[in-house]
Amino acid sequence: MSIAVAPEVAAALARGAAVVALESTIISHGQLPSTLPFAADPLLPCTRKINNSERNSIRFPFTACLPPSPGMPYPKNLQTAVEVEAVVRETGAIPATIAILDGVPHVGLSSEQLKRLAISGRQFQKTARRDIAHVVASGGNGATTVSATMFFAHKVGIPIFVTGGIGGVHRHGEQTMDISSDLTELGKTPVAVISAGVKSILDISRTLEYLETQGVTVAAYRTNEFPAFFTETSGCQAPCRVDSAEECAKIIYANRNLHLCSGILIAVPIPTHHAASGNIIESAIQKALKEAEEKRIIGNAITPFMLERVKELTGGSSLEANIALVKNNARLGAEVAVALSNLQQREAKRIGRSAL
Ligand SMILES: O=c1[nH]cc([C@@H]2O[C@H](COP(=O)(O)O)[C@@H](O)[C@H]2O)c(=O)[nH]1
Repeated sequence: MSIAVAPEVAAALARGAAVVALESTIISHGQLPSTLPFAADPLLPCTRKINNSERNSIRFPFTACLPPSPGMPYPKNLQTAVEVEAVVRETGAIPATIAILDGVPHVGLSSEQLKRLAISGRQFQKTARRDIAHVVASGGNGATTVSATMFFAHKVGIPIFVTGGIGGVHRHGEQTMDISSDLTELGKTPVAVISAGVKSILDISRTLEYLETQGVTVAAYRTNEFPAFFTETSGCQAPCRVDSAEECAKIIYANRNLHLCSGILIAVPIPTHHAASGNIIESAIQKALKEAEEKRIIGNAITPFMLERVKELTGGSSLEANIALVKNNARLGAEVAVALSNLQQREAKRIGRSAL
């Protein structure tokens, strides 16, 4: 498969410099999980009717239908993407946003390409690993999720990838089998993903169990608890803790040296000064969950209900907290990439010396 790697990214990789991969789904599809099997299948319980334009946009399989959440609107999404790339650069690494353009996977986008992605929004197909072959074969445009971004990052040799939140095991996932392919990708692709954890709209403890089954190293940054995206706490202990970028780099280095071939998840709590608004959003999530329970909304109907209700309850105030935590992750991701590049160079020198 041919992958277009931006010259700046290719040059950095060739000299062993720090590079950070970034996903495109958060630019074009917003930040809320969008696996919404509602209404496309008349047998599924549904909380609202869909209109014709949504119906036309539904492609096989039904989980690819458009979610009702507004996502990050243009031009805010472009501004955020540009600012996140700038944070990576300021910290000493090269950003490589990944997307599929006209059937060609791109690693590192020009400013025109980034703008096209941001303006097109949901016209770019949300592309997880399972969608890659189809999007490429049909010459389509794809916004890559965590699983697809990890796949391409690894293909070109980028070991670190920054995002906001990853997908996980959905509530009632034990019945619906609705488990994000991000988790299986983490099990088989040696890329370190820096994220703010998993939203409490998902089943966090089962997500951690699933990651354990997949053999994924999960570390929380400067905390013992696994963060829940909008809040620093989730009630779940993290399997291990890291306190510096250098420590993260050592784990990535060990993972690679031992050929473990599995991924690493580094979970970073939302910055403290944004935790207050995060708490408001979290309360809305908890309220909506309680309402869902009272109304006996279960299974596949729960996610669309939650998205609608949280949006109503918070008036869309999640956006700023969201942007802040992605930038915070980008800073740490770039620090880790720089630390890893330094560590590799030191080790290469040491091995070279001892071979003399
Ligand atoms: O808190 C979030 N979780 C997940 C996503 C996006 O959704 C994808 C997971 O989707 P699914 O649950 O359909 O696997 C992730 O890889 C990411 O691109 C996101 O933007 N924000």
